[in-house]
Amino acid sequence: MTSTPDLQLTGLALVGGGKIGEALLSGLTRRPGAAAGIVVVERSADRAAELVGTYGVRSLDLAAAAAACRVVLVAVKPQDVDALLADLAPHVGPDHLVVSVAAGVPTARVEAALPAGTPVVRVMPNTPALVDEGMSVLSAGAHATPAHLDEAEALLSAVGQVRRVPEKQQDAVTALSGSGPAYFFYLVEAMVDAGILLGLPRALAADLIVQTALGAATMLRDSGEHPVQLREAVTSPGGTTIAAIRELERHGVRAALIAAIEAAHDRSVELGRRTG
Ligand SMILES: NC(=O)C1=CN([C@@H]2O[C@H](COP(=O)(O)OP(=O)(O)OC[C@H]3O[C@@H](n4cnc5c(N)ncnc54)[C@H](OP(=O)(O)O)[C@@H]3O)[C@@H](O)[C@H]2O)C=CC1
Ligand SMILES: O=C(O)[C@@H]1CCC=N1
Repeated sequence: MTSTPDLQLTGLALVGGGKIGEALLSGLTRRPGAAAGIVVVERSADRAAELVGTYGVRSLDLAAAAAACRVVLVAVKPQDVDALLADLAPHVGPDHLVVSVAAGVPTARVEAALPAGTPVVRVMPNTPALVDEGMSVLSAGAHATPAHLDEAEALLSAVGQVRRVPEKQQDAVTALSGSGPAYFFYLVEAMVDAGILLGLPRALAADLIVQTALGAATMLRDSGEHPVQLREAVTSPGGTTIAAIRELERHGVRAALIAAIEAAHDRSVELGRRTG
């Protein structure tokens, strides 16, 4: 029987310490002793200093980080990926593992920019990694073995749930769980606004909606019931909820959500095309 290898804590280079980079860093450094094995590479010296100060990691330049670390996690914007890979290529090879979280960017594009045989794993994480409730979805590139996938899974499972999919599903995954937290935050904003319209203090409206979101998410996860059953249990005959549902249907909210997620998918595909 094979066991999932634990992350080699002496060797993770995070390239790009922005929003998702920090979410991952924050989760990973909660493991006792982990920070000592993590290096950040950031374009901005001020940002690097901030991450070093907050998380106790080290900051190095790209060449030194790739020399010190076997796993290189690329977390720069898709528009910056080609330039970054060109800089990274002289410093990595088949003994490294390159993990890319860049939306839309296929593993084939990453592999083509790196020395032949360099293992690449594509990952779509999300920002709830900040609170260890992330959803990360992995796909192997052409040179990534099951052991490389296990290694990437061990890394990401420190910050939440992990699933594996064929790479052709990654643009849809990006539209659902990668961008997904933003849709929920947007709904919460709108629902709090409704509370304000109805005369509630903002802080009270926010408390009511956040707890309601948490309760609903917990029921979705733990009850084993379909969302339709859960919604029907709230919808009393002749009551308040059905009055609201009728307005959601009248305004095409279901169709708007489907169209929004389809647009996110299409943008992921577009970002995946070579820009340079
Ligand atoms: N935000 C999210 O929820 C998620 C994002 N992603 C993916 O993660 C990647 C990063 O997204 P996000 O964190 O939102 O973006 P950010 O712009 O917040 O972070 C990217 C960081 O990388 C830095 N950077 C750019 N080029 C280099 C370089 N050559 N060397 C070192 N650092 C560099 C940027 O610096 P500067 O600011 O100077 O440009 C910035 O600090 C994207 O590819 C995105 O598709 C995936 C899942 C979820
Ligand atoms: O908005 C974006 O492009 C990134 C990818 C998924 C979430 N944020």
